[in-house]
Amino acid sequence: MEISEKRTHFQVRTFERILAGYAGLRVPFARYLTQFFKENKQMGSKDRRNASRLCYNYFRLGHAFDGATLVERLAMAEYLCESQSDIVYIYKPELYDTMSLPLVEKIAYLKEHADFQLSAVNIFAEEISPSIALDAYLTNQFQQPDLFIRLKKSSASRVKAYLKAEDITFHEIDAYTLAFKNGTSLQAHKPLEGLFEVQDLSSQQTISFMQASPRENWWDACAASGGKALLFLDHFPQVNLLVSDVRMSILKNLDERFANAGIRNYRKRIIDLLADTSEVLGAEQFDGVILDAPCSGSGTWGRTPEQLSIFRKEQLTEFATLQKNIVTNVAKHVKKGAPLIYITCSVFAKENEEVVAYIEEELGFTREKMSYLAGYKQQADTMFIARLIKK
Ligand SMILES: C[S@@+](CC[C@H](N)C(=O)[O-])C[C@H]1O[C@@H](n2cnc3c(N)ncnc32)[C@H](O)[C@@H]1O
Repeated sequence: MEISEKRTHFQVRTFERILAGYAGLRVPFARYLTQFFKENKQMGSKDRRNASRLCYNYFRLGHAFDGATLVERLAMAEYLCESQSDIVYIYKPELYDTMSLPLVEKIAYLKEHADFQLSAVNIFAEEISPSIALDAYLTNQFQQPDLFIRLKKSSASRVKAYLKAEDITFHEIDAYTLAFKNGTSLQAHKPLEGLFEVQDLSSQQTISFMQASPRENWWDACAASGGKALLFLDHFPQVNLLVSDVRMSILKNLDERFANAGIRNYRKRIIDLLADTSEVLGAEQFDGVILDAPCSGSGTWGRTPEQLSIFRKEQLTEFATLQKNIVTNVAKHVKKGAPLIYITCSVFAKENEEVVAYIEEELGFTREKMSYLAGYKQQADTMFIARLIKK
C-alpha cells in the first residue's frame, strides 16, 4: 500500500490518545483497550488492529530509549517488531532500509548506531535467574508469543484433518501440541468445540514433573480455571483430585471446563492458602501436591508487555514473601516421601530458586529436580518448575 502521511499521523494521534488514557492505570492493558474500543465505536476493525499493534509494539520497548519522545520510541519499537512500517518511513527514515533484517541484526544495528541497550528493555534484568539466557530472553520480548493448543488423544487426528481442510496454518510441536500464529481464531470453528484446550507450550510441559499412580489423592492448591488440573487428569485419570483456589469465580470457570471435558469426579474447595488451611482440610495429607503459585508472571510478559513499564520492584519482594507464606501452609498437607510440585511463570530467581531453597532449608523437603521451561526459545511463555520430596 502507498504510504500516506495523513493516515500515519492519524494513527499516531490515536496511539497517543490511547496511551494517555492508560497512564497511571494498573489494570491489564488488554482490558483497558477493549473498553477504549467500546467507547470509540467509530473505529473500524482495521483501525482497531492498527492501534493495538502500535501500542503492544511500543510496550515491548520496555525502558529502552526512555529519554526519547513518544513518537521516536514508537518508531524504534516498530523497527524492532515489524519488517515494514510507515511510521519508521516517516519518523525514522534512516532506519527504513534495514527493517527487513532479522531481529538480532536489527538489535546489533541499533546498538551500533543508536546507543540501544537490550538490558534497558527489562529494568529488572538483574533479578532474572542466571539459568535464563538473558540476551535470548530479552530479544524474544520483541515478538508476540504463539498460540498453543493441547489436543485430546482421542480426537487429535480429527482436529489436524479439519485444520488442513480449512487451510488453517499450524505447526505441529508433537502429536498432541499445535502452535498457531497469535491472532488465529479457533473459537469460531464449531466442529472443533470441546476437542482442544488452549494451553501454552511450557504449561503443557510441566506434566513431565508429575508422576502419579491410580487411586492416589492429589491436591491442586492454586487451580484457577483448571489448566494444569485438566492436563494432569488427562494423563492420570484414575487419581482422586482436590482442586482449590481462593477465588470462587475462577472455580466456576473450572467447573465449566471440567464439564466440557467430561470430568465429573473431583473435589472442589475454596481455600485461602494464607489462612489456617486446617479449617477446611483438617490434618489431611496428599500423595502429591501441585502448587502453581501466584507470581509476577514475568515469564509471560511477551503477552502482556505493558508489565515491562508498570511492574514495580516492591512487587517482586511482595510476591516472594507471598510464595513462602503459601508454601509453608501447603507443605503440611504433603505426605512423607510424597512430591510437592512448585510452579511459577516467573523468570526471577527470588520467586523460584530462592523459594525452592526456602522449602528445602525450612520445610524439610529434598529437591529432586528443578528447571526453567525456556519458552523464549519456542515463542512460548517461560515457566519454572521444581519437584521436591518431603523428608
Ligand atoms: C498461576 S495461577 C494458577 C493457574 C492454574 N493452575 C492454571 O494452570 O491455569 C495462581 C492462582 O493462585 C490463586 N491464589 C492467589 N492467592 C491465593 C491464596 N492466598 N490462596 C489460594 N489461592 C491463591 C489465584 O487466585 C490464581 O488463580
